[in-house]
Amino acid sequence: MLYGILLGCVLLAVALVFYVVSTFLLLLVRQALSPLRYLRGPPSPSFFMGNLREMHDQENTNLIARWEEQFGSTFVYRGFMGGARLMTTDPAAVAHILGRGYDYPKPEFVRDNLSSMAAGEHGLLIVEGEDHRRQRRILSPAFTSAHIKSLSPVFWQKAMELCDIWLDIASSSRDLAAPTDPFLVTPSPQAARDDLPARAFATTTSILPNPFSSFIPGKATSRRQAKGSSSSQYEKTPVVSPDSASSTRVDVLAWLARATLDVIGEAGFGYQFNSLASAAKKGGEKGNELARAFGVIFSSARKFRVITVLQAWFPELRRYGREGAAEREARETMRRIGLSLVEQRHAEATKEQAATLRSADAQHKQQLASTIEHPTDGRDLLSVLIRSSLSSVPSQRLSLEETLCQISTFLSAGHETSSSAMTWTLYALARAPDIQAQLRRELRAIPFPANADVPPASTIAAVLDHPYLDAVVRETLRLHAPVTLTMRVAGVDDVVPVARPVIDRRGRACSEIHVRKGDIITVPIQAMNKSKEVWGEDAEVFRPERWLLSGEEGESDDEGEGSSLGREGRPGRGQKKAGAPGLWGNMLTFGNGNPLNGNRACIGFRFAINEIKIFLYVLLRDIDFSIDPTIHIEKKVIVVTRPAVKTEPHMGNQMPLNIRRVAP
Ligand code: HEM
Repeated sequence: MLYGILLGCVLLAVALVFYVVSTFLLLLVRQALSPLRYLRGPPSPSFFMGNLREMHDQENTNLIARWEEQFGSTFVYRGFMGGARLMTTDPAAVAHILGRGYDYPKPEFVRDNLSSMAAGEHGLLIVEGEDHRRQRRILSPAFTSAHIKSLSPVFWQKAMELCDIWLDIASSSRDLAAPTDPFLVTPSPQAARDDLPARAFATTTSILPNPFSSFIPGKATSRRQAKGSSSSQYEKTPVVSPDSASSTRVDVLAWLARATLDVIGEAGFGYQFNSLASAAKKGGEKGNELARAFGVIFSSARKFRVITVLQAWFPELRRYGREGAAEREARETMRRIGLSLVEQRHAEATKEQAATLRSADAQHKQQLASTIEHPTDGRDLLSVLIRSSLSSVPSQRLSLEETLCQISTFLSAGHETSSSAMTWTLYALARAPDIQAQLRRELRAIPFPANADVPPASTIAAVLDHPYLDAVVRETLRLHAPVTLTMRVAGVDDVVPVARPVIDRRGRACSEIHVRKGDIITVPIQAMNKSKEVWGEDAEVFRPERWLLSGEEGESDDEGEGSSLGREGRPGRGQKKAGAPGLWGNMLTFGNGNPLNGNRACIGFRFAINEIKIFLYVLLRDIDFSIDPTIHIEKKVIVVTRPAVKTEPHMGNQMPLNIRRVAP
């Protein structure tokens, strides 16, 4: 009997060792046979982590540009356990890869991490192939230009709320310069310091983002000008605001994270997080149940675990749970609230559909609309996509699981990207007071509505179409792309065209590169946005005027669903030379795609742009932003690029700016 058990254990151990060794060997063999082996690239400083630690700091060290200088536009770097990854900034190669989204899906380990981070495995961000095509078609009506414009009142009201809070802080120096954590899952300042090595390590993985990390406290103290270190390297000449002595320091990242959470909750699925309001109350509140649940999931996804690295190589390990009781409870909460939101919206949509079938009478429809009780009156993204799904043929509709996953998808894809974008915009303006003053002058020329709660359509139109505001937003999103890079895996053996010849290890110049099914590819969005070949010698300089050029150089580019593809070779506004294949403004900030073969470009780009513009209009009218020139802001890349103060790593992500009320 004992002998039998022992023999069983031994056999099991042997089988396990055999599985691990053979999987690993197969992967090594696959890699050794991949055509990528002919490409040049940087040496790998670590077998386990490859070049990933350097990648984490890429924005502070100009890493990709330095690699490009050494190895050209297309080269190979190393991921976990020496895995070769293709990196290319070649415009033809990038257009080819992103334009064939279904032949080049997201790698499984990326999808797995995004999905464990609360995006949900059946959401638009994660699904591939026909499921993706079907979901994208159903979700599209929620993201049209007209529909997103109809959500402007939500952006407006949240911008006004934040503006009032900041003005209050500026005038009274209330102890709210950085809000406390609404999720109750974050460490105390001391714990944050103790946890430093683990957190620093976690951030090196580049696949474990925590979109809620900007809520990490330890910065919840009101601070007058604190002295930091040397100037940031993004703009070479630091600028002192003449009145900075009379201003109050706030962590704009933490506040904007709350504002964008409130926005996506309300505009995305008619849910009120009220996270701005709860933070503005002195002493704060416990925070909202759903926000806390998301906080738990994001925090746990962000923790570094050896198993996460192993899962990249051994997919079978992904089956094994890594959830504790807190995570399980959080998922149950998310599901319970999500189900109730979906059921409510579904019931409203069904009622509406039945009534429309009974009578096309406009008055009747109007009566119905007035019975809808949630804040966006049925205009939130979830309501629209449920209606769109119901009007599709049954086989094409979204399942309940798919619908539920869109809620967490909106949260994970649309919350921190927007707050990061707005944070970097305020940072860029704080460092360029002349540009900030000009923008304020121009925005103040747009009449401010007497009833500030309800913006008239004319004000919204004037803000959204304002040329200088548009130029500032484009220029910030070019220089500070919230998503630094994206990854794909070759789903087929393929030949990728390149615009710039690649010199391989054998010294041969190649006009195309071969990839083998399974090869991992990285597209460095931010590096392409700053390419000197495309944007000229001043590519690194914040110069909104480049978007206002007239004549051929300033030819306008029209953006829209997949319209970007095929625009290669055509100069867009602000672009010196052709070559950056992107959805918006010929830059890659919102990715790129092709409706025919996989449009994985950002479906929420209009949402984000309108939100940013309306917030800037409201905030800049009354508030001046400046930054202590001795503070050195660094960029930390974990999918979304977040700011941190170099001398205050224990404080996590933050963006300390000085705010001051400007005279009317
Ligand atoms: C400044 C803000 C934003 C930036 C920079 C941004 C950037 C991106 C990028 C680069 C992608 C493509 C990722 C890839 O190809 O791997 C993407 C996809 C996506 N984004 Fe955004 N995004 C922003 C805001 C939003 C918002 C507000 C929403 C929703 C309300 C949203 C929803 C999505 C979704 C659902 C996808 C997946 C699309 C698909 O695969 O078909 N994003 N975003």
